[in-house]
Amino acid sequence: MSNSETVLIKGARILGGEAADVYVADGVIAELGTTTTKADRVVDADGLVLLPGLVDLHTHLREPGREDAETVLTGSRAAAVGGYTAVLAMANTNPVTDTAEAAERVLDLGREAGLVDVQPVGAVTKGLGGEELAELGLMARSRAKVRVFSDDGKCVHDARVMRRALEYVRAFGGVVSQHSQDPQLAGPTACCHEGELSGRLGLPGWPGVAEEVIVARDVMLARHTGSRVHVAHVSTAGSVEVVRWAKAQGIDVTAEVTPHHLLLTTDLLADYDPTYKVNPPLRPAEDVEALRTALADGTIDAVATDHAPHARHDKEHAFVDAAFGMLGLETALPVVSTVMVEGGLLDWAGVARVMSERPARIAGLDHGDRAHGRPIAVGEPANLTLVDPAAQVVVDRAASVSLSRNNPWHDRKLTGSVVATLLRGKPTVLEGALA
Ligand SMILES: NC(=O)N[C@@H](CC(=O)O)C(=O)O
Ligand SMILES: [Zn+2]
Ligand SMILES: [Zn+2]
Repeated sequence: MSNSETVLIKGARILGGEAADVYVADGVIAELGTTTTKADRVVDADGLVLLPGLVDLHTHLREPGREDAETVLTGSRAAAVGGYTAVLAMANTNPVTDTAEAAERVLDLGREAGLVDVQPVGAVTKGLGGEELAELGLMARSRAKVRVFSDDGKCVHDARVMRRALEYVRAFGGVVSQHSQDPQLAGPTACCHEGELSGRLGLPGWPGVAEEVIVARDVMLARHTGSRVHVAHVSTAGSVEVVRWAKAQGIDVTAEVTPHHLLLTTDLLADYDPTYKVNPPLRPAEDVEALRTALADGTIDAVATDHAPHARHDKEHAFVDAAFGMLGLETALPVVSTVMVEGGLLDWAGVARVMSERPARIAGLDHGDRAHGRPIAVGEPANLTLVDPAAQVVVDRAASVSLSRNNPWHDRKLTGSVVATLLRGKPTVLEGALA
């Protein structure tokens, strides 16, 4: 899908640097610099920052099966409003995305919605059962061209199954995105970070090491198989240490961190508010600090939302009974801007790296990542996100375009907001709202 309307973005700071005009025609960036070309639509971008369209490696869209919590259409709306032009849709739907047909169905629903490229993630094992490999090759060869495989929500805990999956995906340049959580160490009832606070609150917790042992095992399996592993939602300082070590050895490992693990800490659980119940759990400040440092120095490659919408009747329960997960698509850029840019840890080119370029490369998407490393250049597809770096926003969960309301950022003041999003030249968002 491209667009015949021409768009002129006037005076945007490209990746936060020099201001330039960007003229978009036939879905691509046709001119860059100073232009007098007339366009159908002019967007005044004075003081705004232009980024390549954001790419989310980790989104739960809930369709098929839980259309009361989110659909591909409503999730696509949330993604566009959040500045995304591509999202990877996790496989833990009902039915699970474990066949070529299921993957193509998600792809087609995304195309019908037409707001963002929806790229299905394939399950590693049939029905997320953890035992029998799913149709990895058929999914890879399908129209959906699946390259990322994950049992997310569950850990591929059997080392033999993980080994086979890594060997299999290597043949077509695929990657296994692992939800790193040892089921024995975490235990069936655990619902938060194990520590002093969980003891005081009387909540069963699980320790950081339940994540770290799987990350450590998987990087060794990646080394052994010569394959590629991606660590989903890294949440502890120990996991960061393992990834840092593995990268130094030349092991093919990448990692993502969520916006919530970059800012929210476990002490938010003191009021037993299930909005803050998430997997992996919110951790202590030392972990948050280590995650920020690792994202800034490239040990963690990407920010991924783990957007996990839940209907009220699944989330509004006593803490122990509530579903795990929180919304993320609409607030990711403001959180990263507040924590990392205002915090002096990343510049805007760095934000483009962790929210667009690296995620696109990890997923093998021809989207935010170009061989020459210049995603905003003449001739490139006009997947673009325009950001107001100075905007102060107070998040209002009622204003969300998601179907769900489990928003942990409600009432928080954040700096930076998405003003416009273009998908192959077509504005999906203008003036901060769906176009
Ligand atoms: N993050 C969560 O707490 N929940 C996710 C599953 C997952 O990402 O593991 C979900 O599907 O709801
Ligand atoms: Zn997960
Ligand atoms: Zn997830």
